[in-house]
Parts: sequence; C-alpha cells; structure tokens
Amino acid sequence: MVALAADDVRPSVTETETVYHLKRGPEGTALAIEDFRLWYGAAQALHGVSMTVERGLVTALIGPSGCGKSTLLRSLNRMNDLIDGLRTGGRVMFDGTDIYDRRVDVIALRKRMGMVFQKPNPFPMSIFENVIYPLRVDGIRDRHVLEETVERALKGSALWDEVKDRLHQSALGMSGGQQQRLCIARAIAADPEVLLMDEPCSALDPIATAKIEELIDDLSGRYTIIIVTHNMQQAARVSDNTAFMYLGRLIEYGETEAMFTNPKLGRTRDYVTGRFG
Ligand SMILES: Nc1ncnc2c1ncn2[C@@H]1O[C@H](COP(=O)(O)OP(=O)(O)OP(=O)(O)O)[C@@H](O)[C@H]1O
Repeated sequence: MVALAADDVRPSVTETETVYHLKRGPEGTALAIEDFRLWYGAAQALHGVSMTVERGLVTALIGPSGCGKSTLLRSLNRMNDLIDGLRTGGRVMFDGTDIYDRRVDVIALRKRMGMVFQKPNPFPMSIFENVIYPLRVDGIRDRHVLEETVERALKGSALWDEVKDRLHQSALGMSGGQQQRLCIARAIAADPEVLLMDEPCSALDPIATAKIEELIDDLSGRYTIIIVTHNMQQAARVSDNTAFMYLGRLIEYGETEAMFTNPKLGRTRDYVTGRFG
C-alpha cells in the first residue's frame, strides 16, 4: 500500500479513514511510515499505520492506554527488535531507506534517533560521564571534544546553569526533573536528527513538566520530535501535529490546533474532550 500524501484530505470522512491535514515544516518530511504492521507473537498490535512526520516539528501520538502509541514510537528506532516473537510488515522510510531493510545498521540508526523514556534513567555515574556516554561508546577520548559536548548538550537541555559547578558529582543526586533533562542532554550529545519521547513527563511534578515542555519548544526546529503523551493539554501545548490512535490503528492525524478544536471524526472528538480514555 502506498502512503497517503500528507495533505490528502478526503471530502467525505468516515470513522475508518485517516484524515491528513498537516502543519508543514520548512524542510519537508523526516519519516514516512507506510502500511506498518506489528505483531507480538500472535497478537497484532499495529494495523496498517501510514503517516508522515514533518522534519523539525513536534508530532504528538495520543490515544487510550494500549492503543499502540509506545509500540509505534519504539518501532521507529527498532527498539522493539529485542522482543521475542516480534514480527513487522510495511515500511518506515527515513532518508530514502527503509529502516527495516536487512542492511540497516541498527546501532547507527539509534544514534540518529535518540530516545527518552517515561522514567528518567541516568546511569550511576557523574553528570559529565552521563552526557558523554554516547561519545565514550564511540571511543572518543579528546578531552576538549568531550568538554565541549557536555557544555553544548547541557545548554541544549536547559540544565547547564543548574549543574555546571557539579559536573563530576553523581547524576543520581539530581531531582527527577533534572534527571530527565540530563537524559535529554545525553540524547542530544549523540547529535541525533530525531528525538523520540515516550511520556517524558509522566514521572514529573508540574514544575518539572513545564520545564520539559519549554525545552521541547526550544529543541523543535533543530530536531524532529515525536512525543507519546496521555496528557491532552500537553499534546495541545507542545505539538504541531497530532496523531490519534485507537486499537492499533491511526484514526485521525492533523494539525494539532484543528485536532483539538475541530476534529473530523467523532471518536477523536470524544477522546480529546475526555469522553473516553
Ligand atoms: N512486549 C510486549 N509483548 C506483548 N504485547 C505487548 C508488548 N508491549 C505491548 N504489548 C501490547 O501491545 C498493545 C499496545 O501496547 P502499547 O504499550 O504500545 O500501547 P500504548 O498506547 O503505548 O499504551 P499506554 O498508553 O498504556 O502506554 C497492548 O495490547 C499491549 O498489551
């Protein structure tokens, strides 16, 4: 099946059709997901998902628990590969290559697509070593390069001023919100093109959440960001485009403002207005 064009808006819309009317970024499409299907053993979790993701914009994935948001997100950097009995169909095109092609170097792919998880997962080492971890893995030892990367990544994640005087202390002594920004710094240090965020604020208080949201706003433009969130207000605040999923299918996809103020489908309307979830 061929992916629908990003601006393919159907004149008459039914419950089963995906609606596309996206906000466009200046740099075009970063990813094209084409008829993507995924099975955990015999259970199919994703059914023919087709969507494009705009480069440099923030795309939110929303939908009720178990609808497949995290599965789709993890499929984009092949994190799901590690699961026994996993099978996929369809394609995920990234820079003209299907990331599911056998020849793709998965480690290199994951460097281009950084991931931030629900719970901050700093390593039990210093703040400095956490940030440069991806460079250490690459065998980079030049002190000057490492120090520059730490400063760039911590500034990029709005953490530099808070931690610049204690870079060699343990990251485990930081607050939860700081730890999450440290994880974002670690992802940025690898110089990715895409940042995948799986409910990055779900373990954080409102103040730390607001800081991460501000940070997402700062990072957009430089990175293509895809964020899974349960929080409708958060999706509305941080994203340019929103994809609504239900039972493993993409139901409606469009510019965030329109998705929240004038969704095309009844099911999307019910979800974004809190009638089910
Ligand atoms: N490792 C796994 N093995 C088997 N089934 C899985 C696995 N991970 C997820 N699933 C199933 O796949 C479906 C989609 O799950 P997924 O976690 O992607 O949904 P979600 O929309 O992110 O949910 P939530 O918002 O609760 O995190 C669910 O039915 C879930 O039980």
